[in-house]
Amino acid sequence: QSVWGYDSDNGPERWHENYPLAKGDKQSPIEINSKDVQHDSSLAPWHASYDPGAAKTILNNGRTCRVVFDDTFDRSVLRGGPLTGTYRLRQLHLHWGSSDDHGSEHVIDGVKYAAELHMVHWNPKHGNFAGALKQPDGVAVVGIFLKVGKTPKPEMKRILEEIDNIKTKGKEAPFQHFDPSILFPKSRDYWTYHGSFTTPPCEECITWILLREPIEVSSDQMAKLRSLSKNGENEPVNPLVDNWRPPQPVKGRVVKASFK
Ligand SMILES: CCN[C@H]1CN(CCOCC)S(=O)(=O)c2sc(S(N)(=O)=O)cc21
Ligand SMILES: [Zn+2]
Repeated sequence: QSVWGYDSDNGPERWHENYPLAKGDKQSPIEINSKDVQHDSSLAPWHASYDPGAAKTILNNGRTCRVVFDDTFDRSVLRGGPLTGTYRLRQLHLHWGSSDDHGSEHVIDGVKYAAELHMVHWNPKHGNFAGALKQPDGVAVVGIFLKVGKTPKPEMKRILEEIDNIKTKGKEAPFQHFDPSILFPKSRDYWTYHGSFTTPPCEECITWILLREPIEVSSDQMAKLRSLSKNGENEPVNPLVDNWRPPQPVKGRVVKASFK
């Protein structure tokens, strides 16, 4: 049993016992209510320029399915939007539910999506990733909502095809020649606010950029994601589902929108 997780004995309500930052004033995720959002006409568009050759491996770490990228130089970068400078893509991963009616971490006007995909970037002006975690402008995460629908996005197939090779915790497989920007929806509209990792250690170092337009996946694709296991090989099967943290107190923070 790992120190923290999503079960009753090690889940989000108890993370603060080992990770005090979990009770901070700028925690993520949050519930976004359109009536409280402030349109900010000064917000610039964001730009991702990713090198497909930077993709390295896909792994099951018992908590999520993660694709890791080469971030040893400015190879795959995010800039613009609310960001100052260039942020390097380090990894992407997902959070999902045990059924299609929930699973996302951020909740939009009461709507929970089936899953939420996070693309994690860090600011190299802070030397290395560990240094960036300690800075309020150290990390930028682009969040994309996954909605179950009739016209699933074919680009998700590449990730889901690999699931069979990483069924259990600790399994890793090569994952190359992949440009994650194919996952972006058509619209570039986004919300942005300052928050934290949605898992321990819960550092408050993240500029969140949440895309308004969800991408569609099929119910079968969601079932594929839910076929991942938390357990290692030859251990009792423990399905990897409901790896999401519930919304945290907004505590006076203002969510800005790039759109009206
Ligand atoms: C399971 C641990 N998840 C963490 C691990 N990392 C952070 C710190 O690591 C220190 C060794 S991370 O940058 O990979 C990252 S991003 C997110 S999220 N859901 O907020 O996008 C959580 C996490
Ligand atoms: Zn995440």
